[in-house]
Amino acid sequence: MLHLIIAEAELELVPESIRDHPAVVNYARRRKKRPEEAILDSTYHHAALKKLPDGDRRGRPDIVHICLLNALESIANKEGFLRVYVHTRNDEVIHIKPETRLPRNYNRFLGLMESLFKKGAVPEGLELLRIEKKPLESLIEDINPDTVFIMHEEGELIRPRSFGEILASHQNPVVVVGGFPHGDFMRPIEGTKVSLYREPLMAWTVVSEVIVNFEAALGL
Ligand SMILES: C[S@@+](CC[C@H](N)C(=O)[O-])C[C@H]1O[C@@H](n2cnc3c(N)ncnc32)[C@H](O)[C@@H]1O
Repeated sequence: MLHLIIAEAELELVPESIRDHPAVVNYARRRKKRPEEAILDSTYHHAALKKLPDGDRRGRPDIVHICLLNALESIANKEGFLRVYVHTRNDEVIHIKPETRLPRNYNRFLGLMESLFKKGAVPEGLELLRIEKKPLESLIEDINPDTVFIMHEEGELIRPRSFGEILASHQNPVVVVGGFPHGDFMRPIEGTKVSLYREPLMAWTVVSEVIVNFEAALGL
């Protein structure tokens, strides 16, 4: 089983310090939400983000959306060889049941995330998605993997096909992919750093490369 963690993902509710910013207030009104119930999104909150520390990388739920669509619709997931988790910059972990079918539409995805942050688990009864306060180290400890790979542009260069074989040779590997648009992980993570290409890639490209090459090595 491959455990894929989208880590330090830029997914959060609008932080308190910018809740009265006009960009946030107008956006919340349009979406019929209170500002504190809305997911921060750099497309709409650009002006307000300038006032936040790390404002140039925050508010990117779109990265999580595309990564999750790629992972959950993959053959590896359909065949039961994949578990996907989202860890956020505020040390929350979202557990996602493999049978989850996420909304393709981005605005609907935002609505789902907003109700997840509000209720803790959605949809009621099925609880396909569940969020809890948990640092990345504790999530990895819970998974109890036989190895941890951190996808990193400065890691050891391994071709995607060979990396798929390495993953398939383990029982319970964890692969960590950064769910942010720029820069590096903010906190150290224990594991082997692996680069799949000599240049930076987008998180969703890394997710696809990892999964497809893992599938190939499994003979799926
Ligand atoms: C968009 S990148 C992060 C930003 C990147 N450091 C930059 O400044 O462009 C998102 C994540 O994709 C993964 N990633 C990016 N380039 C990679 C590469 N060449 N090989 C393996 N993983 C990579 C890393 O996990 C990274 O945290």
